[in-house]
Amino acid sequence: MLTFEHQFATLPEPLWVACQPTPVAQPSLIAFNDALAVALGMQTRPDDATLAQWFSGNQLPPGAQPRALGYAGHQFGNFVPQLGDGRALLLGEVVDQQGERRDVQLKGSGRTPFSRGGDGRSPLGPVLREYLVSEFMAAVGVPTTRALAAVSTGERVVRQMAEPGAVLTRVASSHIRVGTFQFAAVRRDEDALKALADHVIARHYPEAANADDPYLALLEAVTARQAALVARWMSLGFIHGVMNTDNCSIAGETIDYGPCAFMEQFDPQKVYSSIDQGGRYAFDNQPGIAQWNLARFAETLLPLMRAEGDAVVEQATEVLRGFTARFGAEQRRLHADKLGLAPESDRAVALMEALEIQMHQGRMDMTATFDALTHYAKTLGAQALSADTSAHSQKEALLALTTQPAGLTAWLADWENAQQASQQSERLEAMRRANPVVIPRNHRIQEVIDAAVEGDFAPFHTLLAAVTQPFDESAEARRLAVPATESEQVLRTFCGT
Ligand SMILES: Nc1ncnc2c1ncn2[C@@H]1O[C@H](COP(=O)(O)OP(=O)(O)OP(=O)(O)O)[C@@H](O)[C@H]1O
Ligand SMILES: [Mg+2]
Repeated sequence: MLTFEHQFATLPEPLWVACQPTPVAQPSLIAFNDALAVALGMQTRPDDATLAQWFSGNQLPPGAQPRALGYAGHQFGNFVPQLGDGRALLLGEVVDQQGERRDVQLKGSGRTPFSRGGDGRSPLGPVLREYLVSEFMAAVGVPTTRALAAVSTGERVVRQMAEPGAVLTRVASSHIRVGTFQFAAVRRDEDALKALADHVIARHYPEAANADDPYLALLEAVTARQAALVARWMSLGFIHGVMNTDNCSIAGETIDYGPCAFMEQFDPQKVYSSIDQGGRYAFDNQPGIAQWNLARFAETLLPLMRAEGDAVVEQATEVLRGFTARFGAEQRRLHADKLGLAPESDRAVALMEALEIQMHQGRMDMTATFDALTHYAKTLGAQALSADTSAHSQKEALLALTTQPAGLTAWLADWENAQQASQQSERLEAMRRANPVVIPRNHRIQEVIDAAVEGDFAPFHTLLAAVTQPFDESAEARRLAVPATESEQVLRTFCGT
């Protein structure tokens, strides 16, 4: 059983509205995350039928009090004063076994007062995508919301065409977004704003309470988490696709996996989302967009901050400028790990820049490149001890990934030089952990969705097992690790809203 609490409900009401889920015709459990349930304190697992009732919203788990949360947001740069949970309901919070308060939320559970023109539902495809990608992120250690359950509804939802519907149960440190602050700020509701900020400080950033100006400290803390988060995304080739301020988590988790995708062939300007026509959320734009979102967050906090007039703007601007340095430091560390270099190595930045050029010009698959480089680094280590011929074949495997082997060969010589200085088993271990074998590739996700729409969930479970053991070297992992061929490539993603 989950023990629900409702701290968010102590906040003033414009920030939430009580609302019941709309029952669905025929709930059926697709997946349940047992390990996460245990971490949330669920000692015994109810049967599948009960779980399907609970996590479709047909019959809520005991103690749940469903609420839709209000939020506003800049969508592709345009401010919308009222968005809110139009298809999601917070069931309550659960204090997990680590003592962390976690939100449990249904997504796709029917209309709410924030639904505007929408049906409150979610197609099956986006539910499976979010389940797979968020659980992969958790497995590689990227801060993220989690997937607790997926339930099919037995109903159809109409998007481009009629598709099966589903409900995702999502677990988050909280669902508070930059847009939640904007929602209070645009109403000029300073009581709600202050209550929200104090709630966030107590819940996510307790150390900020002791600062001279807790709200400036809050801005600094959220800036640090976002910088670290986006650096992690970039290190994996992750493109969020819809970095609106309403999809920017105050707790610094990845939230809203709508049109997200992992880049295959490295290209800094890569865009997958069908709705991102101007490329606002292209791969390389992500740090700048995160900083822009934080500026919108800072604006909402100005009335709460201690200083006034120009002084407060200057202080906040200074904190926002700090994003660049924080992001850079995080990225340097991640790049050193990805390249198998010591964290303090001064060569990581230049080597990574040069490798990115190689990957781009040589049309190299990013994940496969770092996986092959990790193997090569391991055999080089072994070669130092014995006459190892496999280093040669690992190098060949790497060179097979590029259309420009001469350029990559030259780069490898530089890298080997830098690498030799820091050959240690823990370096190789960190390199492995920074470079997953398997990622949820677009074409694999699409394959899973296509099968699931036909009622076959076996490919979903196979892919889920692989992406949640992303450093595994099994034959199945190797099969799912292979980049898409030209004809398999999925170059457009849809958010299914
Ligand atoms: N089918 C729908 N019915 C009603 N509202 C919807 C629907 N799809 C999206 N919305 C609303 O549109 C806004 C933007 O949607 P967006 O795709 O960013 O969020 P989401 O995927 O629904 O949820 P989240 O950000 O919580 O993951 C949100 O306010 C969302 O609730
Ligand atoms: Mg969203």
